[in-house]
Amino acid sequence: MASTRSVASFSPCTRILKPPSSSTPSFFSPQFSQKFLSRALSSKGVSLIGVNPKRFSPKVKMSMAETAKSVNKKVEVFETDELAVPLADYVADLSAKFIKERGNFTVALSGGSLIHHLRKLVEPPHVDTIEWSRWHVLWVDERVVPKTHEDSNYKLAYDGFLSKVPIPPGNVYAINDALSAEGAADDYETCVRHLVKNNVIAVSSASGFPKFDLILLGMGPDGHVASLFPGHPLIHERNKWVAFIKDSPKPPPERITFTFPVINSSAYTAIVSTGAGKADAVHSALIDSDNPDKLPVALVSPEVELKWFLDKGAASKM
Ligand SMILES: O=C(O)[C@H](O)[C@@H](O)[C@H](O)[C@H](O)COP(=O)(O)O
Repeated sequence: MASTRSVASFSPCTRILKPPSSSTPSFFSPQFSQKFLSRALSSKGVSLIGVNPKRFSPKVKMSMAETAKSVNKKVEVFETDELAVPLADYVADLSAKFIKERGNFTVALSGGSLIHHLRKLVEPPHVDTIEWSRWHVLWVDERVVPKTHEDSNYKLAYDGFLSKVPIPPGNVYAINDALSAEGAADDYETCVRHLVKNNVIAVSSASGFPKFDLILLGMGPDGHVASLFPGHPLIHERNKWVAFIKDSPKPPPERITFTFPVINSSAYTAIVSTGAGKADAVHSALIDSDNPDKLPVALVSPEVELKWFLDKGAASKM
């Protein structure tokens, strides 16, 4: 394994702390029908890959072209309990690819159930084979609470993932939880700018915004991603890299979030969503996304590939 790149000298981001342990989310797995998938696929000109429509496989793969931007969009549906394995494989493959190409791997995490779905990364074979020393971890969004608070996305990720893998503490960029929402957003943007300046995070030649190797998103039942909520003016932010919100409809109200220009400059993005409570938003995003203002997830458009990891419940209305 290669030596660790030290960023301690230039990163203004808060150093890693060890919060107490937290609990993990729970899940459910309602019924799913191949019929719905087929209907969705035909209505959007999407084709099933390697699947006999008469014999439904829980691991259905489909892909579709996006018109506005040539993003490779893929959707895979799994049994709820099985999704973590292909997700870990996906992350590990991208880690190897970017470490080979660029020497490091920049990942931005969301909160919520995503961290539970990443659980296979901390088990063999991935825990032993990934070059963790080359990882740089940031947050797509964070709640403005102390890092020891149960609502902290940092704490969630630390307890469930980061404390179990040998990523150098200096490569984990938490928000400064001593600041106000405004201050934390500015501080975090400064952190990202330093990482760009020092070639840790790449820059999109298309947009000029930071280009993460991989952004991992969850999605709310209302179609929000990061802390970008339906109908909120922050959806239209075009200049800031990191913004603050004080009226989040999902508690807690004060958060910071990457803006869409940053989210959409990512090379690869995975949206991980499970449960029937997400089915309407998934249907709208993939089948009927005429009003993306009301459905932020429909605006997600990375530069190389958008991959949806769904369970049968989340895919049940397609
Ligand atoms: O901090 C947050 O609240 C998250 O970043 C948020 O965007 C989350 O990813 C979605 O709400 C999905 O959460 P679930 O997967 O738990 O439904």
